[in-house]
Amino acid sequence: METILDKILTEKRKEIMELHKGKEAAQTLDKHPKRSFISRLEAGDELAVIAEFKRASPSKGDINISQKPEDQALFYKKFGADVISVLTDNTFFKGSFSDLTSVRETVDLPVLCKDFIIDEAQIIKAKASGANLILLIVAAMGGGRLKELYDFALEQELEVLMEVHNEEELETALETGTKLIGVNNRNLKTFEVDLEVTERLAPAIKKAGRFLISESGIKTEEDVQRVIAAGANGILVGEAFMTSNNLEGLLKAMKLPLRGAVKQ
Ligand SMILES: O=C(O)c1ccccc1NCC(=O)[C@H](O)[C@H](O)COP(=O)(O)O
Repeated sequence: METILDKILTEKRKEIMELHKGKEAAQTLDKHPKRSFISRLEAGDELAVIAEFKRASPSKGDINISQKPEDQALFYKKFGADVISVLTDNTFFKGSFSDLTSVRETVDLPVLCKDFIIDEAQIIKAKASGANLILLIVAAMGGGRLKELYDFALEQELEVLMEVHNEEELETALETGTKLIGVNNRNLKTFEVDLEVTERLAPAIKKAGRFLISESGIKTEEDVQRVIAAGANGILVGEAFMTSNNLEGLLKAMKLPLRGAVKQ
């Protein structure tokens, strides 16, 4: 049966054909200076928070359709976020690359391009739009291609958050040498969310000396305590921040010290 990830990737292949026709992205490659998330993680004794601008999603439909990216970015910066993630996919998430550029031009935090990247042209587009980091999803491609795109991103001076959901994907991710592993608690095939995925994969990530970002389904301070106890260095939160009527209270409550947790 065709999964949502299959459907998204089919759409991405069409977008990539269009990107290959354009030249605009490549010309602006060097426009943006580097903002490093990895340096923040290396220095930090506090959990790093990646706050996501997420209008809609396949699992939830519309989440917060009226919010402007620049307003949300200012709130995220003011309330202590370390990175802002922007969903740039339009078909399934109602996002855009201009959302990413707006965020990049509004605040001085590193910006993550959250998309379904399977081609160099998308990486060039992300960089040209102002991204400092990109997401690479292991489930979206084979190991060889993943390594090619990882190396290409580093050549463009982009940092890479490599996303996994199970042990096999984690093994593939570790082989690329990536410093940042995102454990997605959401199964992209069934939409089931379970923080136990972070707990299960954390020991191997810590043993390999990589930074662990727990992604998806994190809504409360208790959820954050749970992933810190597992060894997370950071969290990625979308829906809970986009729908909160007390964003300041929620984000600040999630900025917990790493305490006894092993940092790396
Ligand atoms: O969110 C979805 O429904 C989704 C479906 C299919 C592929 C990816 C999807 N989400 C992307 C993400 O990884 C999340 O936006 C991100 O981790 C934040 O999750 P949450 O805090 O649960 O909004």
